[in-house]
Amino acid sequence: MSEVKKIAVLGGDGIGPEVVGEALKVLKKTEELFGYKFETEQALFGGIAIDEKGTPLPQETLDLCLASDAVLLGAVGGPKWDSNPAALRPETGLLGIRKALGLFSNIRPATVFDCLKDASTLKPEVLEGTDLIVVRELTGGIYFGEKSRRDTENGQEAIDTCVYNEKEVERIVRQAFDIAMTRSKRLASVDKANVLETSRLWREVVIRVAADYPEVELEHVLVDNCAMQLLRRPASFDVIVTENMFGDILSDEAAMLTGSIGMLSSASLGEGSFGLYEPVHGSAPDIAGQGISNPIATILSVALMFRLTFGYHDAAQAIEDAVKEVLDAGHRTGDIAVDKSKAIGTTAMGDLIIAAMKK
Ligand SMILES: NC(=O)c1ccc[n+]([C@@H]2O[C@H](COP(=O)([O-])OP(=O)(O)OC[C@H]3O[C@@H](n4cnc5c(N)ncnc54)[C@H](O)[C@@H]3O)[C@@H](O)[C@H]2O)c1
Ligand SMILES: CC(C)[C@H](C(=O)O)[C@@H](O)C(=O)O
Ligand SMILES: [Mg+2]
Repeated sequence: MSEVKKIAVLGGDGIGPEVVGEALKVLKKTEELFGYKFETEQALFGGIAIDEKGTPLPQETLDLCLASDAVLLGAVGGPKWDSNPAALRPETGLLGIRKALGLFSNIRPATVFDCLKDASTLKPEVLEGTDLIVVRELTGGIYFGEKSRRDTENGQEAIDTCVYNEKEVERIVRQAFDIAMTRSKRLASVDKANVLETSRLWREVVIRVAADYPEVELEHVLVDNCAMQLLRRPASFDVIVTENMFGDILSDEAAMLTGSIGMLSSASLGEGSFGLYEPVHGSAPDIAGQGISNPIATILSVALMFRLTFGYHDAAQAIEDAVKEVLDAGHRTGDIAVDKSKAIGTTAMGDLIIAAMKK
């Protein structure tokens, strides 16, 4: 009998609960096929928690996460709450949960499925062989620096501060080098060292840490150039490590190499095996409630949870193979369908994937 793994489930807002619902079916199917045991418990987070508890991250939600082995998150936010500054302040909401759980490392793989090349705006020959991971620093930088407003003769002035210390840079950079060692030993460190002091420090730390990884081929890429090179030579990247805001932007760009933001999974990790797993996309208010969202990003996030937190590589492989099988068979949600008239819905895609899962 395998030990029971406790998973905190935070559906959140918009399409969050829909895509998480499909991921829960995958957990159940994994129990049936592999005998692993999961205890899931749902809690309020995001806009729905503001509505019901007056805060996006109620203490009981945080306590549940802290008492769990992993967290499965859908997405949060939407027009109803985006005007409420408490929703996205570092000390609350999404940034608050990342900080409170010490999740400084955000791993966002962008794997191009061969059969989805037609869904990408890039030419198939440019995409050939693209399989990269963005390693994004998640609890520092401009997201968490001091913010303020003041009155000036030119009206209100707003200030965001970008701060990084060597420890914060070194721990994420080491993780990225470690990941590069398990893959093709190529690392691109992305910064804006021609302008930003935080980026100059970042680059110094990367160069220092690189001495411990002589086998890794390292390139430093300025973020604006990286945004362009991702479209010009995506296959030349393997692991990309970068600071919080650059990682946010570059990972959404990388999503389009795969065909859709609905394909991109993510793991947020700290020092131990505990992790929070969520799709890279948001709550997609424009399609919420229609049953047409793509659940694959969330389902692949469960596979990441199995690999990185539980070490259930067999079950992770079963999920990844099932997703590939279903896509190879031509099934598509609207975001990845070339012929939109043949698109299937969220539940149908989830059902096909669990039906394709095998031991
Ligand atoms: N981790 C998170 O919870 C998270 C991440 C990003 C944005 N957000 C929040 O989500 C809200 C909406 O943000 P946005 O519109 O900028 O980004 P978004 O990712 O929610 O949506 C961007 C576009 O991608 C589409 N899309 C996203 N996920 C999809 C899926 N699974 N299947 C099919 N199409 C999908 C949407 O329909 C939309 O057209 C905002 O409140 C934002 O702050 C939350
Ligand atoms: C919603 C927002 C705060 C969040 C971020 O910028 O980290 C999102 O875009 C993400 O990528 O998870
Ligand atoms: Mg983002």
